[in-house]
Amino acid sequence: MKKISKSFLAAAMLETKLKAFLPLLIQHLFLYHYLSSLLPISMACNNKFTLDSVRDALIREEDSIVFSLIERARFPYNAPAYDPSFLGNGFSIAEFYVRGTESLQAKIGRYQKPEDVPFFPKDLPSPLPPTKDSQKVLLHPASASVTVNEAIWKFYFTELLPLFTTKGNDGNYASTVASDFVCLQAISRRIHSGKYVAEVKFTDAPQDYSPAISSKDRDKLMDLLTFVAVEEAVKKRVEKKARLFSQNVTLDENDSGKTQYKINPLVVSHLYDKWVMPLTKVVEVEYLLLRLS
Ligand SMILES: O=C(O)C(=O)C[C@]1(C(=O)O)C=C[C@@H](O)C=C1
Repeated sequence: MKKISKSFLAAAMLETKLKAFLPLLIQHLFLYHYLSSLLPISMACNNKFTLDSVRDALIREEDSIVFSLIERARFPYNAPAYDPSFLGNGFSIAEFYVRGTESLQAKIGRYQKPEDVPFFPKDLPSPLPPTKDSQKVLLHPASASVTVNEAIWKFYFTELLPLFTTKGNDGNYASTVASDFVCLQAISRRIHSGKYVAEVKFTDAPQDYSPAISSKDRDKLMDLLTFVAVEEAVKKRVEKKARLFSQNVTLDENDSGKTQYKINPLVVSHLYDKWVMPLTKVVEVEYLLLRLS
Protein backbone atom coordinates (compact mmCIF):
# COMPACT_ATOMS: atom_id res chain seq x y z
CA MET A 1 0.00 0.00 0.00
CA LYS A 2 2.83 2.32 1.06
CA LYS A 3 4.72 1.41 -2.13
CA ILE A 4 1.74 2.21 -4.28
CA SER A 5 1.16 5.61 -2.72
CA LYS A 6 4.88 6.45 -3.11
CA SER A 7 4.93 5.65 -6.77
CA PHE A 8 1.60 7.42 -7.17
CA LEU A 9 3.16 10.51 -5.55
CA ALA A 10 6.20 10.28 -7.83
CA ALA A 11 3.97 9.99 -10.88
CA ALA A 12 1.92 12.98 -9.74
CA MET A 13 5.10 15.06 -9.26
CA LEU A 14 6.37 14.04 -12.67
CA GLU A 15 3.07 15.06 -14.20
CA THR A 16 3.24 18.49 -12.49
CA LYS A 17 6.81 18.96 -13.76
CA LEU A 18 5.86 17.90 -17.26
CA LYS A 19 2.93 20.30 -17.25
CA ALA A 20 5.26 23.14 -16.29
CA PHE A 21 7.71 22.25 -19.06
CA LEU A 22 5.17 21.51 -21.74
CA PRO A 23 4.79 25.08 -23.03
CA LEU A 24 8.62 25.33 -23.21
CA LEU A 25 8.81 22.02 -25.04
CA ILE A 26 6.19 23.12 -27.54
CA GLN A 27 8.07 26.40 -28.06
CA HIS A 28 11.28 24.45 -28.65
CA LEU A 29 9.64 22.10 -31.11
CA PHE A 30 8.09 25.02 -32.94
CA LEU A 31 11.44 26.85 -33.11
CA TYR A 32 13.21 23.69 -34.24
CA HIS A 33 10.63 23.11 -36.94
CA TYR A 34 10.88 26.74 -38.08
CA LEU A 35 14.68 26.78 -38.16
CA SER A 36 15.02 23.41 -39.84
CA SER A 37 12.62 24.58 -42.51
CA LEU A 38 15.19 27.28 -43.24
CA LEU A 39 18.03 24.78 -43.64
CA PRO A 40 18.99 23.41 -47.04
CA ILE A 41 17.24 20.18 -48.02
CA SER A 42 20.19 17.91 -47.45
CA MET A 43 20.96 19.18 -43.94
CA ALA A 44 17.35 19.23 -42.87
CA CYS A 45 17.27 15.63 -44.05
CA ASN A 46 20.10 13.92 -42.17
CA ASN A 47 22.81 16.46 -41.55
CA LYS A 48 24.94 15.12 -44.41
CA PHE A 49 25.65 16.61 -47.79
CA THR A 50 26.41 13.68 -50.09
CA LEU A 51 25.07 12.49 -53.43
CA ASP A 52 23.03 9.86 -51.56
CA SER A 53 21.51 12.34 -49.12
CA VAL A 54 20.64 14.78 -51.90
CA ARG A 55 19.09 11.96 -53.94
CA ASP A 56 17.09 10.94 -50.84
CA ALA A 57 15.72 14.46 -50.69
CA LEU A 58 14.74 14.25 -54.38
CA ILE A 59 12.92 10.98 -53.67
CA ARG A 60 10.89 12.68 -50.91
CA GLU A 61 9.99 15.49 -53.30
CA GLU A 62 8.38 12.86 -55.55
CA ASP A 63 5.71 12.26 -52.90
CA SER A 64 4.87 15.97 -52.75
CA ILE A 65 4.61 16.17 -56.52
CA VAL A 66 2.36 13.12 -56.85
CA PHE A 67 0.03 14.27 -54.05
CA SER A 68 -0.16 17.79 -55.44
CA LEU A 69 -1.20 16.46 -58.85
CA ILE A 70 -3.84 14.24 -57.24
CA GLU A 71 -5.30 17.31 -55.51
CA ARG A 72 -5.36 19.36 -58.72
CA ALA A 73 -7.03 16.48 -60.58
CA ARG A 74 -10.12 16.95 -58.37
CA PHE A 75 -11.08 19.89 -60.58
CA PRO A 76 -11.58 20.03 -64.33
CA TYR A 77 -9.26 22.13 -66.48
CA ASN A 78 -11.24 25.33 -65.70
CA ALA A 79 -10.00 27.48 -68.58
CA PRO A 80 -11.35 30.85 -67.26
CA ALA A 81 -8.83 30.63 -64.38
CA TYR A 82 -6.06 31.10 -66.99
CA ASP A 83 -7.69 33.80 -69.08
CA PRO A 84 -5.73 37.09 -68.68
CA SER A 85 -8.84 39.13 -69.47
CA PHE A 86 -11.10 37.46 -66.89
CA LEU A 87 -10.35 39.71 -63.87
CA GLY A 88 -9.95 42.90 -65.86
CA ASN A 89 -6.60 43.77 -64.24
CA GLY A 90 -4.38 42.25 -66.93
CA PHE A 91 -3.63 39.07 -64.96
CA SER A 92 -5.23 35.66 -65.10
CA ILE A 93 -6.60 34.45 -61.74
CA ALA A 94 -3.71 31.97 -61.62
CA GLU A 95 -1.04 34.62 -62.14
CA PHE A 96 -2.72 37.09 -59.80
CA TYR A 97 -2.86 34.42 -57.08
CA VAL A 98 0.75 33.30 -57.53
CA ARG A 99 2.07 36.88 -57.51
CA GLY A 100 0.11 37.78 -54.37
CA THR A 101 0.98 34.57 -52.53
CA GLU A 102 4.67 34.81 -53.39
CA SER A 103 4.74 38.37 -52.11
CA LEU A 104 3.22 37.30 -48.78
CA GLN A 105 5.51 34.26 -48.53
CA ALA A 106 8.57 36.42 -49.22
CA LYS A 107 7.57 38.67 -46.30
CA ILE A 108 7.66 35.72 -43.92
CA GLY A 109 11.03 34.51 -45.18
CA ARG A 110 10.39 32.20 -48.09
CA TYR A 111 12.68 32.23 -51.16
CA GLN A 112 15.85 32.42 -49.07
CA LYS A 113 16.87 28.86 -49.94
CA PRO A 114 18.46 27.91 -53.28
CA GLU A 115 15.69 25.44 -54.10
CA ASP A 116 12.86 27.87 -53.27
CA VAL A 117 12.70 30.02 -56.38
CA PRO A 118 9.85 32.48 -56.99
CA PHE A 119 7.99 32.56 -60.30
CA PHE A 120 7.76 36.36 -60.17
CA PRO A 121 10.97 37.51 -58.48
CA LYS A 122 10.73 41.15 -59.55
CA ASP A 123 9.76 43.52 -56.73
CA LEU A 124 9.35 40.79 -54.11
CA PRO A 125 9.31 42.36 -50.62
CA SER A 126 12.12 41.71 -48.12
CA PRO A 127 11.47 39.26 -45.29
CA LEU A 128 10.14 40.69 -42.03
CA PRO A 129 11.80 38.35 -39.49
CA PRO A 130 15.57 37.74 -39.56
CA THR A 131 16.22 34.68 -41.71
CA LYS A 132 19.12 32.30 -42.03
CA ASP A 133 20.97 32.66 -45.28
CA SER A 134 21.47 28.95 -45.97
CA GLN A 135 22.56 29.52 -49.52
CA LYS A 136 25.89 31.03 -48.48
CA VAL A 137 26.59 28.08 -46.21
CA LEU A 138 26.70 25.34 -48.79
CA LEU A 139 26.37 26.60 -52.32
CA HIS A 140 28.12 29.05 -54.54
CA PRO A 141 26.51 32.48 -53.99
CA ALA A 142 25.67 32.73 -57.69
CA SER A 143 23.31 29.78 -57.30
CA ALA A 144 20.48 32.16 -56.41
CA SER A 145 20.45 33.46 -59.97
CA VAL A 146 19.83 30.03 -61.53
CA THR A 147 16.16 29.62 -62.40
CA VAL A 148 14.12 27.69 -64.95
CA ASN A 149 10.76 28.79 -63.58
CA GLU A 150 9.71 30.40 -66.85
CA ALA A 151 10.01 27.03 -68.58
CA ILE A 152 8.16 25.31 -65.70
CA TRP A 153 5.30 27.83 -65.86
CA LYS A 154 4.99 27.32 -69.60
CA PHE A 155 5.00 23.51 -69.73
CA TYR A 156 2.77 23.20 -66.66
CA PHE A 157 -0.10 25.28 -68.05
CA THR A 158 0.16 24.52 -71.73
CA GLU A 159 1.19 20.87 -71.81
CA LEU A 160 0.92 19.12 -68.44
CA LEU A 161 -2.44 20.36 -67.11
CA PRO A 162 -4.48 19.08 -70.09
CA LEU A 163 -2.89 15.65 -69.61
CA PHE A 164 -4.22 15.03 -66.10
CA THR A 165 -7.37 17.12 -65.78
CA THR A 166 -10.73 16.46 -67.35
CA LYS A 167 -12.12 18.91 -69.87
CA GLY A 168 -14.70 21.27 -68.41
CA ASN A 169 -15.46 24.17 -66.13
CA ASP A 170 -16.99 23.78 -62.64
CA GLY A 171 -16.41 27.39 -61.51
CA ASN A 172 -14.06 26.43 -58.66
CA TYR A 173 -11.36 28.84 -59.79
CA ALA A 174 -9.98 29.79 -56.36
CA SER A 175 -9.43 26.16 -55.34
CA THR A 176 -8.12 25.36 -58.79
CA VAL A 177 -5.39 28.01 -58.86
CA ALA A 178 -4.47 27.30 -55.23
CA SER A 179 -3.88 23.66 -56.24
CA ASP A 180 -1.94 24.77 -59.30
CA PHE A 181 0.39 26.78 -57.11
CA VAL A 182 1.07 23.78 -54.86
CA CYS A 183 1.94 21.71 -57.96
CA LEU A 184 4.13 24.47 -59.41
CA GLN A 185 6.04 24.96 -56.17
CA ALA A 186 6.61 21.22 -55.66
CA ILE A 187 7.87 20.78 -59.22
CA SER A 188 10.03 23.90 -59.07
CA ARG A 189 11.53 22.96 -55.72
CA ARG A 190 12.45 19.50 -57.03
CA ILE A 191 14.02 20.87 -60.18
CA HIS A 192 16.01 23.63 -58.44
CA SER A 193 17.31 21.10 -55.91
CA GLY A 194 19.55 20.21 -58.84
CA LYS A 195 21.85 22.96 -57.48
CA TYR A 196 22.73 20.69 -54.54
CA VAL A 197 23.22 17.69 -56.83
CA ALA A 198 25.60 19.72 -58.98
CA GLU A 199 27.52 21.00 -55.98
CA VAL A 200 28.04 17.47 -54.60
CA LYS A 201 29.09 16.14 -57.99
CA PHE A 202 31.57 18.99 -58.36
CA THR A 203 33.08 18.65 -54.89
CA ASP A 204 33.34 14.87 -55.36
CA ALA A 205 35.29 15.23 -58.62
CA PRO A 206 36.50 18.80 -59.29
CA GLN A 207 39.21 17.43 -61.62
CA ASP A 208 36.49 16.05 -63.95
CA TYR A 209 34.24 19.09 -63.98
CA SER A 210 36.68 22.02 -63.87
CA PRO A 211 38.01 21.76 -67.47
CA ALA A 212 34.48 21.64 -68.91
CA ILE A 213 33.44 24.57 -66.69
CA SER A 214 36.46 26.64 -67.77
CA SER A 215 35.78 25.97 -71.44
CA LYS A 216 32.00 26.54 -70.91
CA ASP A 217 31.38 23.17 -72.53
CA ARG A 218 27.68 22.60 -71.78
CA ASP A 219 27.52 19.30 -73.68
CA LYS A 220 30.46 17.87 -71.79
CA LEU A 221 28.95 18.94 -68.46
CA MET A 222 25.61 17.40 -69.44
CA ASP A 223 27.45 14.21 -70.30
CA LEU A 224 29.36 14.13 -67.02
CA LEU A 225 26.32 14.62 -64.83
CA THR A 226 23.96 12.24 -66.61
CA PHE A 227 23.27 8.79 -65.12
CA VAL A 228 20.90 6.94 -67.44
CA ALA A 229 20.28 4.06 -65.02
CA VAL A 230 19.30 6.50 -62.24
CA GLU A 231 16.87 8.26 -64.58
CA GLU A 232 15.24 4.95 -65.54
CA ALA A 233 14.81 4.07 -61.86
CA VAL A 234 13.30 7.49 -61.13
CA LYS A 235 10.72 7.08 -63.91
CA LYS A 236 9.72 3.62 -62.67
CA ARG A 237 9.50 4.74 -59.06
CA VAL A 238 7.32 7.80 -59.71
CA GLU A 239 4.96 5.75 -61.83
CA LYS A 240 4.70 3.20 -59.02
CA LYS A 241 4.11 5.94 -56.45
CA ALA A 242 1.36 7.44 -58.59
CA ARG A 243 -0.20 3.98 -58.89
CA LEU A 244 -0.10 3.43 -55.11
CA PHE A 245 -1.01 6.92 -53.92
CA SER A 246 -3.78 7.65 -56.39
CA GLN A 247 -5.72 4.38 -56.48
CA ASN A 248 -9.27 4.42 -55.21
CA VAL A 249 -9.45 2.17 -52.17
CA THR A 250 -12.64 0.24 -51.55
CA LEU A 251 -13.74 -2.02 -48.69
CA ASP A 252 -16.18 -3.87 -50.89
CA GLU A 253 -14.83 -7.44 -50.99
CA ASN A 254 -17.00 -8.36 -53.93
CA ASP A 255 -15.56 -5.50 -55.91
CA SER A 256 -13.73 -7.25 -58.69
CA GLY A 257 -13.67 -4.18 -60.94
CA LYS A 258 -10.54 -2.64 -62.37
CA THR A 259 -8.55 -0.37 -60.03
CA GLN A 260 -9.40 3.28 -60.62
CA TYR A 261 -6.69 5.95 -60.39
CA LYS A 262 -7.17 9.63 -59.59
CA ILE A 263 -4.37 10.44 -62.02
CA ASN A 264 -2.90 8.34 -64.78
CA PRO A 265 0.42 6.96 -63.40
CA LEU A 266 1.93 7.19 -66.88
CA VAL A 267 1.43 10.96 -66.85
CA VAL A 268 3.71 11.19 -63.83
CA SER A 269 6.53 9.21 -65.44
CA HIS A 270 6.05 11.32 -68.57
CA LEU A 271 6.30 14.49 -66.47
CA TYR A 272 9.63 13.31 -65.09
CA ASP A 273 10.93 12.05 -68.42
CA LYS A 274 10.02 15.07 -70.50
CA TRP A 275 10.37 17.99 -68.07
CA VAL A 276 11.48 17.32 -64.49
CA MET A 277 14.74 15.49 -65.16
CA PRO A 278 15.79 17.46 -68.27
CA LEU A 279 15.20 20.76 -66.44
CA THR A 280 17.01 19.49 -63.33
CA LYS A 281 19.98 18.83 -65.60
CA VAL A 282 19.74 22.33 -67.06
CA VAL A 283 19.83 23.71 -63.50
CA GLU A 284 22.87 21.53 -62.75
CA VAL A 285 24.72 22.73 -65.86
CA GLU A 286 23.89 26.41 -65.24
CA TYR A 287 24.99 26.09 -61.62
CA LEU A 288 28.26 24.41 -62.60
CA LEU A 289 29.02 27.12 -65.15
CA LEU A 290 28.97 29.62 -62.30
CA ARG A 291 30.83 27.39 -59.88
CA LEU A 292 34.34 28.69 -60.57
CA SER A 293 33.44 32.37 -60.86
O1 LIG B 1 20.74 11.79 -59.36
C1 LIG B 1 21.45 12.50 -60.09
O2 LIG B 1 22.64 12.26 -60.30
C2 LIG B 1 20.87 13.67 -60.73
O3 LIG B 1 21.60 14.46 -61.32
C3 LIG B 1 19.40 13.87 -60.73
C4 LIG B 1 18.76 13.31 -62.00
C5 LIG B 1 17.24 13.56 -61.83
O4 LIG B 1 16.77 14.61 -62.22
O5 LIG B 1 16.57 12.70 -61.24
C6 LIG B 1 19.27 14.08 -63.15
C7 LIG B 1 20.29 13.60 -63.90
C8 LIG B 1 20.83 12.25 -63.78
O6 LIG B 1 20.98 11.69 -65.03
C9 LIG B 1 20.02 11.39 -62.90
C10 LIG B 1 19.03 11.87 -62.13
